[in-house]
Amino acid sequence: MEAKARAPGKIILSGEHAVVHGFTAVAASIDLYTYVSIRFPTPSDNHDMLKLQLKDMGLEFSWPISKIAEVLPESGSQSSSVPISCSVESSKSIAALVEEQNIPEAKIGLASGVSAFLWLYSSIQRFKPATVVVTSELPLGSGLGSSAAFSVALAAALLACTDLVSLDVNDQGWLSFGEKELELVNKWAFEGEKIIHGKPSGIDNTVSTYGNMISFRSGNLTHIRANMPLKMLITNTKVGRNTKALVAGLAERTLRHPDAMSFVFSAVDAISKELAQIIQSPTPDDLSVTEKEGKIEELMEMNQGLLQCMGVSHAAIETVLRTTLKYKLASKLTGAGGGGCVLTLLPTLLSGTVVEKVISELESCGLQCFTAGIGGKGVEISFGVPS
Ligand SMILES: Nc1ncnc2c1ncn2[C@@H]1O[C@H](COP(=O)(O)OP(=O)(O)O)[C@@H](O)[C@H]1O
Ligand SMILES: C[C@@](O)(CCOP(=O)(O)O)CC(=O)O
Ligand SMILES: [Mg+2]
Repeated sequence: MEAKARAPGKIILSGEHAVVHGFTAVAASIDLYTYVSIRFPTPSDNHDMLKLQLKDMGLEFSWPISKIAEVLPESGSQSSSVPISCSVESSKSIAALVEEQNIPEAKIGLASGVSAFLWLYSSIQRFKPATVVVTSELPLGSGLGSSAAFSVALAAALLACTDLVSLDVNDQGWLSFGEKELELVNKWAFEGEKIIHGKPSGIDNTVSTYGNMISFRSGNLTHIRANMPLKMLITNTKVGRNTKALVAGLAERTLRHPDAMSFVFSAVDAISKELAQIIQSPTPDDLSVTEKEGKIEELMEMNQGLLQCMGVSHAAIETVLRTTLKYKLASKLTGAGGGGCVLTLLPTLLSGTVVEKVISELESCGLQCFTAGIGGKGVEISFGVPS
């Protein structure tokens, strides 16, 4: 038997970074997924290892399970129904387990993902040999929440193999978790995000777990029911960056200028609340879709200006903003910034020819454009026979 989970990436429509400081943000899932499958060896497989295959990267890591039990004794003594944070002691042991795998220098960013894997695996499945395979449709480190999708899919697949989750293993296709189970997946995924992000707000793992569109503030989510179509062009600047470093840099800026930054964050909070209200308000009784789109564009531009104040924009992001503005289209960075992806609203009445022109101009600058379905389902699980 094999358990396979898939968890979606996300876009942040407004409020990234401010959400880390306790202000409102609005996010939606996208239909690009990270998949995690788990298979426990049969007696004939005859292995006592924990193996992690990162298929897209062509990397495989493995540890004797006895070694994990020896250096992470804490994991064996806790209950998988109560998510706990990785202690300083355990994070040192995990760092040593990761270091001995000699991750190639060019892919060293994966070390935090592998660390999150070791913590979640040993805490939930303890010291059982297994092979875990990961694949992803999301670009890593680009603002589309690959770290959260990884943590959510991992937590879901691991929990699906415990008696804490009661799904019918004979059911075919993708299955949804119950409310209590989703809550547990989300809490464990948050522990994974903490290892990758340092100080996450929790918005990314929450939207990846629950899907759809949410407004999020101080750990609390409110579901948003969109009353209008929303189409975004996503442009990947392909400039690499790391969320943990960007969040830490902004925390320092906030310490240097607490009063100024609190106004910036409050302004973002107001933008997110207005955005949520526009998206949910009835159409056409209230405003026409075109009027709503005009307001959303203005809010996106304002949010982008405030992200510039936070110091998380980048020359490549500015190139996208300038290019799309030539076609009277509004854009903002999404996720941590510093490179990564930019969102451009594609209004419903925009002609296909203009979309083609803007994409071709962006791509001629070496950027990569795509669209994705917004607001689909959150994490799901399937059971099957391994191929
Ligand atoms: N499929 C994956 N396999 C292993 N690690 C992953 C995977 N997806 C994400 N990660 C981890 O998350 C990191 C990227 O997270 P982050 O900097 O938050 O960017 P984002 O979440 O926007 O993609 C990667 O460097 C890696 O450590
Ligand atoms: C910057 C932040 O608001 C979003 C980060 O998203 P991503 O990792 O860049 O996909 C951080 C967070 O909310 O934890
Ligand atoms: Mg992330």
